[in-house]
Amino acid sequence: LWEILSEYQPRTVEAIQKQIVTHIEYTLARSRFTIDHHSAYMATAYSVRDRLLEYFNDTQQYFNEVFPKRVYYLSIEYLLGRTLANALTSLNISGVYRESLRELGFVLEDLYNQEQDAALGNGGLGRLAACYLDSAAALDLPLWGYGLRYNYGMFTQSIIEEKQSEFPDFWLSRGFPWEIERLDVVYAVNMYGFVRKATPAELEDGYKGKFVWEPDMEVLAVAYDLPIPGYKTNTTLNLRLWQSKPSHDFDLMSFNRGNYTAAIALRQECENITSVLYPDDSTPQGRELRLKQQYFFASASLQDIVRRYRKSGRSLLEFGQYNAIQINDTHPAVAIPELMRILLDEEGLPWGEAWAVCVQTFAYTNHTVLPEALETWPVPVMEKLLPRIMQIIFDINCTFLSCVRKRFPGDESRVERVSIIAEGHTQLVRMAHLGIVGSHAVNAVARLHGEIIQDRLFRDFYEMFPKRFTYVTNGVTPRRWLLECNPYLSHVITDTLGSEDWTKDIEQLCRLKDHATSRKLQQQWLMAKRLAKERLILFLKTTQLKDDPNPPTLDPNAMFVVHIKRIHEYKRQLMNILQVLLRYLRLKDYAELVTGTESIPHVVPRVIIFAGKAAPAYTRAKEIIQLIVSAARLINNDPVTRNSLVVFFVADYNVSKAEILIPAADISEHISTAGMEASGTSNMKFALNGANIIGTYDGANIEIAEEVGKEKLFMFGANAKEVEDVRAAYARGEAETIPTDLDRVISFIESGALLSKEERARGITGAGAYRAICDEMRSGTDYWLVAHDFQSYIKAQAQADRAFANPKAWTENSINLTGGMAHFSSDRSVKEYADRIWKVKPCPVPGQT
Ligand SMILES: CCc1ccc([C@H](C)CC(=O)N[C@@H]2O[C@H](CO)[C@@H](O)[C@H](O)[C@H]2O)cc1
Repeated sequence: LWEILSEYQPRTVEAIQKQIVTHIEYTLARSRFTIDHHSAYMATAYSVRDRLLEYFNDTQQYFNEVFPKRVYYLSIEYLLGRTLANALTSLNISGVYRESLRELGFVLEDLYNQEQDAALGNGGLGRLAACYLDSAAALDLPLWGYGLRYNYGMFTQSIIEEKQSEFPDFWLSRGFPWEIERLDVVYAVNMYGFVRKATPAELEDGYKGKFVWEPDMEVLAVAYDLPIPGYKTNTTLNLRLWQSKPSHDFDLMSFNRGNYTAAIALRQECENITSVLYPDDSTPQGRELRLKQQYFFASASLQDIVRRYRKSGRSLLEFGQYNAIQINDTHPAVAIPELMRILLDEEGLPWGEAWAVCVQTFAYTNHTVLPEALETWPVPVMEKLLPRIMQIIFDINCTFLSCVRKRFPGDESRVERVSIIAEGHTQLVRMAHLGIVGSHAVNAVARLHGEIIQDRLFRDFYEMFPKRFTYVTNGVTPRRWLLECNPYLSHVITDTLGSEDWTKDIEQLCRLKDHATSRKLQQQWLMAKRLAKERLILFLKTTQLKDDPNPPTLDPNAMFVVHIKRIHEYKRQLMNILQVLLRYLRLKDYAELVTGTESIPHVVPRVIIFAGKAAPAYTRAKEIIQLIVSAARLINNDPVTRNSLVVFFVADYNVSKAEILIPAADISEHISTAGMEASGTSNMKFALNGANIIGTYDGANIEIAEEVGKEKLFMFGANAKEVEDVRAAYARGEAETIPTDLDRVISFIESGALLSKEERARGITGAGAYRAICDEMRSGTDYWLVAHDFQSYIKAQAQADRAFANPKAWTENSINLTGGMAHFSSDRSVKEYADRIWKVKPCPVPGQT
């Protein structure tokens, strides 16, 4: 078998050029003489895909032969970004492709920019899933991802009249060359209808279950496969995304009944299921379509997994020994009753055995402690859409509660607290409780998060199943988030460490610390940071500033301070922009003292960059964006301060923009109210690129501080325990007087200083759109503790200023930061999942690399 491997495509310039031109002519059907950048990108992508497919087919072939225990990662989001650069790096053929294209008259980097981001996710959760696929492949783990092929990904954000506007993300409009449409991999998914007992006749002719679900609607799930290349290994894994299609025979019937509109409507309803990604990353909209999406991909994925397993001829009672299924937050939790349905109704397993298989198979990761983000579904909604599933959930809950009552006799309030069904006017299904009860492992994504889950959020469950609870601290892939996005720094690291081994064995990075005081390395390091800053400046000039008649000066010597993540009150972008306004007011004060000077002496010039999307229905988050944009407009146009302070809100933040912003940062902001950010992952990406952190004792910031030494970072603010105490005091009505600095800034906003010409023309005065924000700040009991942490935050910012004024010490610190980040590689995280939760071993595919 392996002999055939030899016919892998040669990696020569000629072979590659031939391939590209072949795809131009035969795949894109364009003449080789009119190649524009986009078709050059498409042809190059197809030629790279061909090479991925060689490894892809051999990997799947090998897994079928060896039949190792497999892992299936179920996530409703994958924030993949662009693929070309990553694929070339993983196959280790960027160089020969760059050469091949140069001779054809193209610059590889220009083709990178032709690719649309695959933005099939909102933020942290979706990007983590993408990093974990990359690491699983690099570690040769037999893992597949399952998700949804949305027609429209994360909305495109534009700032119009200083406000966020959302536009559909037509990411497939110019084709997506990386996917393989699998018209031969199709499953029917039931919806609506009713459940009845199986008739003796049905049992006669072999129906195995007691119950039969008569659905009203049958949706087809069609598979689209995305090869996931492993870095410098033969393993190429698969991300299988499902697209919904109407099933033909259904329409025919209603067509034949002459009820065309109904038939069309039904078709539409089917296609709609995978049309768009829900853009919320905290508050679920509770839409039925969202539940349809969750059940649709859970059912298609489980049918596919069970079919593959059954082909091995092994007993279903051993299913959990050969399959580990990770549920990425509660969104795929309906997979638990769905596997029960398949095992009970289609395979005829007794309840007890079926349930044992489920618990052995499933593991659930929680990503947030925000109460509003914990999904619940009204029982009537679940009952109408998924009658058989709702039945099974009731049965699961019944069995579970009888265990609870046995264990804690008479403790009915505990029973009420842990029940999967929340009683009340409308009964609700608590998806997190279902996830915990149906899994053998429940993990948090950072240590503090783990403590909060055990002590507070799921305390009752922890007392029942202590062994199930654990944490696996998040990680990020060093391929995309250092090697690919920061070639400048990567060269310096490789040069200093003497080889590229660090890209595969990240522990090597810590050897950088031995060189942190070397002048040579410090100069190279500074130069690399400068190149990344100039790349960002060029990007801003050619996008954000291109039509600005009088753009602010972007000085690469300034401190680049970056705050990029979803806009949310707990992430406290508000506290940052209020601090920026204070900095502005102080600069104005100072300027008055030293009039007549070009730039204000002894002030560390800052370029402050914000970016992030707000969920469309999240009004306060949108107000915060408007506040940032209006403050930037005022500050950037003030001749007195514009050389010392420049503020940007970079629109339409996504993975590709992060790849430009992160390498250019000198310092990054991770200032969430302690106890609110489960982990954070951009904090890891910044520190990996030598950017410092101003942060609170929250999420993974705490573990980063332990790894690199907290004195190297700028930590401030109340810790999680103190936050609880302060909130308790607020609840007792003990408001605090807000710091004078904050009062000054709020007064400044209330003076109408930020109002735009248009707002003034519309007769808006005073705080205008920021009235509510100002009132909340003045309350002295703001829930996110902006007023409480403001002083220590300002102090930390001042410390950063002082530190930055000493480039030698700052650069040494930066080198030690990168050198201390090995632990936060997603390779380490995924290895922990494999060893402690999935219990799977690497299954490297033999043959040539
Ligand atoms: C139902 C609406 C919804 C959608 C997404 C989510 C996600 C869980 C939100 C999310 O992305 N959480 C982030 O997950 C990251 C990866 O673990 C963490 O690093 C972040 O701290 C966490 O906010 C919650 C609720």
